[in-house]
Amino acid sequence: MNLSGLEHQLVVSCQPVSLGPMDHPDIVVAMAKSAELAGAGAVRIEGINNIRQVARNLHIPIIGIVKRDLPDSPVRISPFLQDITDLAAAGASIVAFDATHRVRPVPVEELYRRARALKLTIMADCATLAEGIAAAQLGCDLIGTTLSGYTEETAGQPMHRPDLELIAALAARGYRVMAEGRIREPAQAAAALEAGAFAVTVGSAITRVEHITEWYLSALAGAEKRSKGV
Ligand SMILES: CC(=O)N[C@H](C=O)[C@@H](O)[C@H](O)[C@H](O)COP(=O)(O)O
Repeated sequence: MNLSGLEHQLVVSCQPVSLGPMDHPDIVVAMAKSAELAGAGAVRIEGINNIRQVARNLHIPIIGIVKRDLPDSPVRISPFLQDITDLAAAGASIVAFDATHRVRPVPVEELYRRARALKLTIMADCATLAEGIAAAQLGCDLIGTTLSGYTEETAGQPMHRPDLELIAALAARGYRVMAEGRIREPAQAAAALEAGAFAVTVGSAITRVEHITEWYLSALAGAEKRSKGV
């Protein structure tokens, strides 16, 4: 896939809260279609059936992932070779997989080879600079900051703003960086581009009603506490 069309674009991740009231393919398609009509350059979709339905209804590229909860590894995003094959068959032109240096069922190199064999564009979901460098050296097309803040090594960071330092450090090496994760406001998406990101992915702040509602509730609770002087 020619990635030039994705440069400086907004990617909307349409992943409802798992098992929540919006976790239904029709709703994922509606969210994705709305994002497309509003000007998104691509969508990020989880789950084979969701991807199949979205591919039937949209014209923009799909970044496909499968999420799994494994008993013996913290890796969740597209951990198996079969996931890569299934994502391609379902209609994803870009596949993303966890490229962190954690215990995993299948080495990153093997996932990469499978995706290459299937002529997919490859996005590596990383948490650190070292992981991003390794993924870029392997040949991954897009280096995502997706997992910064979500691994043991990167835990404890503020979760309401993106890891601009990581974005800038990866971009400075000349990689195509997908700024993803913890972007809560339009100004933060703009700051990610200014830090050198190739494109920006936003999920929760656009498509997870539960999370957005919680953010507002906690802001209101904070205001109430302050007004009572506690
Ligand atoms: C850590 C992890 O599993 N991230 C997932 C990856 O697909 C999604 O749950 C996120 O919503 C996505 O990365 C977008 O990030 P944010 O929702 O912060 O805009």
